[in-house]
Amino acid sequence: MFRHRFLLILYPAQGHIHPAFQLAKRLVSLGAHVTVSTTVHMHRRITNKPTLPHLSFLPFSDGYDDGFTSSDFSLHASVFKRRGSEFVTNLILSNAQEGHPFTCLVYTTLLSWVAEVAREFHLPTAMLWTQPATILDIFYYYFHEHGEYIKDKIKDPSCFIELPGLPLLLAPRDLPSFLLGSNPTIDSFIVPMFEKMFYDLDVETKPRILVNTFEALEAEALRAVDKFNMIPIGPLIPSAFLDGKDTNDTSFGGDIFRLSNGCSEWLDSKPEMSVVYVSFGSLCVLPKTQMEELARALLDCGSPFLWVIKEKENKSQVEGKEELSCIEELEQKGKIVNWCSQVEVLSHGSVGCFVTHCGWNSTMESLASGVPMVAFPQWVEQKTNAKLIEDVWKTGVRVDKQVNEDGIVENEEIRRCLEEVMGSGEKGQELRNNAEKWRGLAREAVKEGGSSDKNLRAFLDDVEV
Ligand SMILES: O=c1ccn([C@@H]2O[C@H](COP(=O)(O)OP(=O)(O)O[C@H]3O[C@H](CO)[C@@H](O)[C@H](O)[C@H]3O)[C@@H](O)[C@H]2O)c(=O)[nH]1
Repeated sequence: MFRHRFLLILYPAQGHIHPAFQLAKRLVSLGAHVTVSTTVHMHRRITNKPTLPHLSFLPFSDGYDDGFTSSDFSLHASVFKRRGSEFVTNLILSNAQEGHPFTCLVYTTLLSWVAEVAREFHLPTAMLWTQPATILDIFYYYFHEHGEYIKDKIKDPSCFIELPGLPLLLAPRDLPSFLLGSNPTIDSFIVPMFEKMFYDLDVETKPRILVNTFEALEAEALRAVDKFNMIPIGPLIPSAFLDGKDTNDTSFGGDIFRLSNGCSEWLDSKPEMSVVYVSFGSLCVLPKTQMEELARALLDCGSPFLWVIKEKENKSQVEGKEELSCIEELEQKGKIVNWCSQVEVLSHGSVGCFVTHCGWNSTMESLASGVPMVAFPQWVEQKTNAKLIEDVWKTGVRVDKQVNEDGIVENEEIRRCLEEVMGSGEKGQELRNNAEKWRGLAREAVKEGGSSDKNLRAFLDDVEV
């Protein structure tokens, strides 16, 4: 008989899958049974699911098992919610009838309908927030008493925004992209979804929010909004690359892209801290002109590089290595792969710098591996993450301060940042020292008796029925 039976419902995006799978594994290691559910389409795309006793997968149909191809995202959200609610309701009922009822429901961002269902059954819930606590605070302020203040400040790019409890002044360009209205098609659909999510959280008293961060990294932000019970339990990264407690836990086990071979062997052949690793995560597709500038900078900086360029998923996307004019030279001087085990790459001694889009998982993985960054943020909350990386944690330099009239960062600027991070000068040394400091603190947090370890155990006690 299990003390805890969790149902984890995941939004179908790589950025949610990796940390949620890691949370599932930790819960199992602490004696819980966990059922993980996401859409049939996403479930089928994941090629390497973790296999553990007491961890099971039960996908549900959102009505689009071959993928949602329309741009009517509101339609998808409403069908997803209706079908998802029916699935969760039926599963709760059938598990209870079979004598092994769920004791807690956990859901990732934008799925607050899970909490609505759980309330009907008087089941405890927690949201798993896959971005920094700082972002949760910013959104909270935006949808509550500081909305007008932020909207007013955004009008003047030279203004600074000060929010209670946050240890940094934000320029409009540091805010999550959805609040800036720069992409009306996406913003007009996403912003109301976030608003609804915060409205749903308001219904609860001190909702539990498990955050993929750790105490030392965001101590103030974790306490800024006293209406929330934010519980830092990160970094959610496979144990072999963090505390080393479970040497078999060497991958997230949730990849949706085909892994390329030969990365480790290639890295083994390079001197210590000599390689620049480049990746823009699972969603970003860079414009062709930006890819060309980045390619030139990598070639000119002289360091070997490992660059992840995802295969084109459809013809309308521009990323894809065959598009690059200097592809032959690139393949001679560096290695281009479709997808790699990023945690393995970042923990390899030959990697000296990570050129990253600052997705939160990549940021945490870089901090936990002690690799300094060239922060190259694109959208979502990445510009805020880049601000934190450069100004608060001081483990990287931000490349997007100088863009040309087309919004492109040019070769010279990218190269300047690469040289700063890879160089033997004072700045490079300071970044490496800070990166090493955060690596130590990240490991400290997850080891037995560390803050994240204690928090997860306390959470289990709290939701025990
Ligand atoms: O070759 C690769 C490249 C990436 N990864 C992994 O893919 C994940 C990428 O996650 P993240 O860095 O968060 O980027 P996105 O996939 O772009 O994630 C989306 O979701 C995140 C979590 O909500 C947000 O922080 C981002 O801004 C948003 O773009 C990480 O775990 C990486 O280890 C690999 O395993 N191999």
